[in-house]
Amino acid sequence: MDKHTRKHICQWLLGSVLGILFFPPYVKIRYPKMASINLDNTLEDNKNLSKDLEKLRLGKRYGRGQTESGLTHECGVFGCIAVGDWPTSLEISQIICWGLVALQHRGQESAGIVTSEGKCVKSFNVCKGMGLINTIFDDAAISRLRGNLGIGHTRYSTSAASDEVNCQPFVVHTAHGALAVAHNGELVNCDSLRRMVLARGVGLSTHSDSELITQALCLNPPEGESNGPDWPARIKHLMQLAPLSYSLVIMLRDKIYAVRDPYGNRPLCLGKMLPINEPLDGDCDDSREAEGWVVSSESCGFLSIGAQYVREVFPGEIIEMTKEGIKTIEIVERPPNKSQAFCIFEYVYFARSDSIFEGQMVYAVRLQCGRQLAIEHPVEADIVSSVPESGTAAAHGFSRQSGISFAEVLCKNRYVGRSFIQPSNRLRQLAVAKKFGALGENVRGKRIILIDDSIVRGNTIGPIIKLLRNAGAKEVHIRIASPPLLFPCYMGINIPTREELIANKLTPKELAQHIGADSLQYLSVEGLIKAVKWDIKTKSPTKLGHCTACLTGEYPGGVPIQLEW
Ligand SMILES: O=P(O)(O)OC[C@H]1O[C@H](OP(=O)(O)OP(=O)(O)O)[C@H](O)[C@@H]1O
Ligand SMILES: NC(=O)CC[C@H](N)C(=O)O
Ligand code: SF4
Ligand SMILES: [Mg+2]
Repeated sequence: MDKHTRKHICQWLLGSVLGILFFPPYVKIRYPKMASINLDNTLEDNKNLSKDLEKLRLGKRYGRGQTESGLTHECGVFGCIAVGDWPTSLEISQIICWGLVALQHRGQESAGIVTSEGKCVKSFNVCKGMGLINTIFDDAAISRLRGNLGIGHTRYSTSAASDEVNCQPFVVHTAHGALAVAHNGELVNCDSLRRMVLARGVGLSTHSDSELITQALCLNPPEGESNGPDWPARIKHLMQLAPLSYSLVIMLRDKIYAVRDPYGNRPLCLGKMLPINEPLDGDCDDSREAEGWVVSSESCGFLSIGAQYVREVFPGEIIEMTKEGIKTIEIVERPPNKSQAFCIFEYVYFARSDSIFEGQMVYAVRLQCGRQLAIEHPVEADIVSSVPESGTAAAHGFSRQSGISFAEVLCKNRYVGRSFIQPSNRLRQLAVAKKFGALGENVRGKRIILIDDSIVRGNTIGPIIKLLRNAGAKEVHIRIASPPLLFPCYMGINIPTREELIANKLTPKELAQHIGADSLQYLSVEGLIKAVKWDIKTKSPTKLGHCTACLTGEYPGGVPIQLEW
């Protein structure tokens, strides 16, 4: 164990003991410590620290779900408020429900909607359950969810089990009325914040970091409150206690706060509800009166609910949404010398390709990743093809850049879900294989370049190559439109264990052999960043910053000491 690790672990143990003994409720809460990886550390130092933490098994991520393939766990949040004299004709619960359907790819374990009529501080209308949006919210549920404002959530669990008690939004009753919170992300300092909140005499009913956020919002801000609750001050206090990662929608009786962590790690954007029949394209025009406002993890559902895309919520921004409209309350700064850290994997895999981040459509970035991949790793072949769904845009990019025509070679069975557990490796591989069928005529006798967006455990690509070979493929060259995944994510994505990540075990050449490919190459980290920045129009490139921790081991806020991998 190196000296940094020893020092941080001693600090942590000492802190815990002192915290328990000497943390009475009136003590001012200090900014939490993370095992601030020394900024001068080399990648090798970071890797070693990660291994040491793994051996120590500090903390625990309760009940994280297991999956067959790919990356999971991100969640979607959504909020909507009607503008003008309440009640208006805006169908709040239906809009939230459709908004959540558009975010279904971000979470498929459970979902919930909470609405408020704006009159009563005591009661919200709540409907939550396990499963997909359409099975939870039938017509009866939607009509019970009366309201002029509301928030919703669709969940992939990270910090607590996939269970009904952990469904979001969380609702608590405070001295100042009801409060509902929906959260996308994962608190990197969850355990220390949990200890602080418990030491203030608050009881928690789950292990969820989102419940913790909800309860932390109930704490009085350090400067006190003279004239009723100061919610912006409470939110700011929370943001100082917890640096990342979260995009939040927070609902009170008659307002919603939209909040993005100061690193901008998880996405969040604003939309304006316009009268039916008004055109929704083009730049947002201030002169057009809003019927309401929406806030969402992604913009992909806006057109289908009659909302015009306005802009992203800025990193650190607190936006207040009321019946009068929306306004920025504050932009909370990051610690000095820390850059913005928007999750680069939102571009690679998580987001729906028609969503807009940083002024550009995700599809366009994926296309560019494919172009860059063709520049970095060209190969002679008859056709370029893709592993559907997420690999397809990059395959078109590769095809355009290389001049080799695109042809589909695989059919994906849409009724086979993304994640389920099989007891043996053989069954696991068969389960993945049964997701796909080969389009024999396009495959027979062909030299194929097959593009996928990512390789995680390697469970998808191997069976697909076997399928293509059985259908008569002459050569199969694999090109991956992202770099190898090597490190864990502590910010809301469930990255498998080190041993499960295939890139930690095999070099590209060994992996090609292992899966039966003629060659295999990944996009470089520089290439991915170049593709992401290629067409960013809205901001100066100097202000941009992306988290690449799972690819590089460089964590935006330092490696959190409490987590295991
Ligand atoms: O190496 P593995 O662990 O097998 O995972 C990698 C695969 O998982 C994802 O696809 P998924 O089927 O989850 O979703 P998609 O339809 O969006 O591509 C990803 O796009 C890769 O195809
Ligand atoms: N994936 C997410 O964003 C999950 C949010 C939260 N950490 C939970 O487990 O419910
Ligand atoms: S570690 Fe990877 S998955 Fe996690 S936030 Fe960073 S880029 Fe995204
Ligand atoms: Mg895929």
